[in-house]
Amino acid sequence: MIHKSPTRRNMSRPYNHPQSPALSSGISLSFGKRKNSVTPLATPVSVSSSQRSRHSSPSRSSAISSPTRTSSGSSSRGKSSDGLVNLDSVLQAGNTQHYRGTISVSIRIKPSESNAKNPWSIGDDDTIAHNDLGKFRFDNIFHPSSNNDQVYEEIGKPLIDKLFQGYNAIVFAYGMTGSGKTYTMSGTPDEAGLILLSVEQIFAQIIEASRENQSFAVKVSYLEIYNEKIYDLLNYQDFKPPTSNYGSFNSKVSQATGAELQIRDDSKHGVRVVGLTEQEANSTEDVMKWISMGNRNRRTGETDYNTRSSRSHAIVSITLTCTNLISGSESSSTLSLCDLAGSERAAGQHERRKEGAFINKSLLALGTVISKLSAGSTHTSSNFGNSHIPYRDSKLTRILQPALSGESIVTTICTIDTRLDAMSETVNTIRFASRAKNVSMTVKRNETETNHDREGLVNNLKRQIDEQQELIWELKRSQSVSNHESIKVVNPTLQSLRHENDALKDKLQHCERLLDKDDAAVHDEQFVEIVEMLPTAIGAMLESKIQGLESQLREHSRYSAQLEQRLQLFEGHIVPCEKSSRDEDLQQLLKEQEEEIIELRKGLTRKNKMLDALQSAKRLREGALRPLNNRENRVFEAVGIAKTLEN
Ligand SMILES: Nc1ncnc2c1ncn2[C@@H]1O[C@H](COP(=O)(O)OP(=O)(O)OP(=O)(O)O)[C@@H](O)[C@H]1O
Repeated sequence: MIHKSPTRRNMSRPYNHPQSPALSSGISLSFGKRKNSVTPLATPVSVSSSQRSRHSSPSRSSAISSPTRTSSGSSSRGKSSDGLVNLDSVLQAGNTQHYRGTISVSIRIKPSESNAKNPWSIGDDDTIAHNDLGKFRFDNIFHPSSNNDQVYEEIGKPLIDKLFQGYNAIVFAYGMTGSGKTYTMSGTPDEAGLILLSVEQIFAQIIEASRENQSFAVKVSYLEIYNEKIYDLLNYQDFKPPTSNYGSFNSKVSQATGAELQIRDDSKHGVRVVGLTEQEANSTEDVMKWISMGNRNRRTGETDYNTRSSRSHAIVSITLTCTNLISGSESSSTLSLCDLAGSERAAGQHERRKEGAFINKSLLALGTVISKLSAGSTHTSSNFGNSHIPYRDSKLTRILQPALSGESIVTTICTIDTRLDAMSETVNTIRFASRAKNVSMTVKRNETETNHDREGLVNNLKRQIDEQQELIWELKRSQSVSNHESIKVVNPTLQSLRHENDALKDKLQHCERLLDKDDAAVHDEQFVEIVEMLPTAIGAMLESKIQGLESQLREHSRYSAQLEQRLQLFEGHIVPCEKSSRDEDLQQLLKEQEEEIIELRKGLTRKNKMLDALQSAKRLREGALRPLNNRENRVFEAVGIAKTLEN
């Protein structure tokens, strides 16, 4: 959010260029835009009082939306019989969400020391005429003595108003090398340019609007197109934050490499440069520090016409986001300020020649796009509007595509140098300007995002999160099931080991139970009878033995039943891929079962022996009914039998 800070209007000091006192532009007519009285010219022509007063007032508001301007100049717009190229400069901004009009085009003439007569003349009504080419009318013609403040008042300030209404706006400076584009956009240490004046105005209006329950955020980005590559001027590897204030205008040629950026075109966001750094700024000073840093990274070099020529197209973008503190609604709009590289004839130096080729190619592409748009705007045939606009021919036209397609209010300032040796370039610039003036546009205001929209958005996002969580849960579940399945199917060894382990556990329990004393009562009646007849110690011993044997028998049969049951289960559930390992398991189980059966058989044999012994004991009982000494002998016999059994 913005801190309210005082603006720096005092930065825009009047610039006293060396030519001013005895200015001689070589242009042979009156000047439409001037701050002071008319400068004597080679062929002086008087300036109408209305013209003079209009242009001498720096506080005059927007020429674009002013109704007085509409009435003063728009009634006869159209191609006139006197050969005047008729350019409709009236942009209608009603209460609707659309802004309709043509590209706003201004011409700025660079001061010249030359006294040589040239074919250009400036007339009333914002016209410039050429001896052979005729007259051209634009939105503004800035006299060589005009300063940046005047240029800003005419073309910059109205755009700031539109920016605050939610419209995007773009200003680009176009013209041959050395004609004054950077001078106009960036100014000099002594005279603020359009960029600084616009930023100051933005922060001044923020302070005004902040009293109306609105809060603002400002972000700045800065890119250059050099040799058909896009670089982020605020993201350089040898990044050094600027130390001085605004003054570091093109202070040195940077050798560093900035982050190269790409253009993307998608249905949601349209054409945009991806990955461009956006820096937050809370004051004019903040913005200008970032721009100053970008300027240090921007590529400059010497050309025949300019000792410090910009070798790249540079675009500063200032994005303003306004939040209504009561309704919570939010809207964003962007002001882009472009200083294009200058067109030029072939330079001597190889590097300059190469850069010049790229610059000229991209400017040619821009000219073609403007020409096609202009033809599309003036042509009556409805099919013409569908003609192909070659935005893809250069990075510059690609970047300007959204603006030229109706996303921004477009303003261009074409700088010209009326020197005779710059004649062909100046003619080209005027041609470009007059085509641009023909391009009509319908610009849509950026939509405000309301609280209602935001609530809807939040709800939507919540719903999406819920759905995604559900999906994650489902995926986790199916993953765990498939893991389980894969363990079962893919790893039969593990499965068979588990079964083996279970079997061993059972076996262990079985052995433990066998070790435990089984107190179950003996139910064999004969045996009970015998035991009752025997002396207590011998009877108890025999009884215990029999109990042990019976318990063993029960355990064995239970175990064998368990094994049989498991065998049946295995047979029912074995999957083909497990079969081989199961076979091994079964073999093992069968082996164990056989061993158990052998053990059981042994137990049975022992039981039979026991029964035999008991039979003998029965016989002893009968003997016991005989005389005592015989009876004692029989008891000893029975003890002997029991001992045998025990062994
Ligand atoms: N309106 C003007 N008043 C005074 N001096 C000017 C004006 N326009 C340009 N100049 C001077 O002319 C020289 C070249 O201007 P500038 O660098 O702005 O040209 P340019 O169009 O940006 O050139 P390039 O395309 O090569 O970068 C500078 O020294 C600048 O101060």
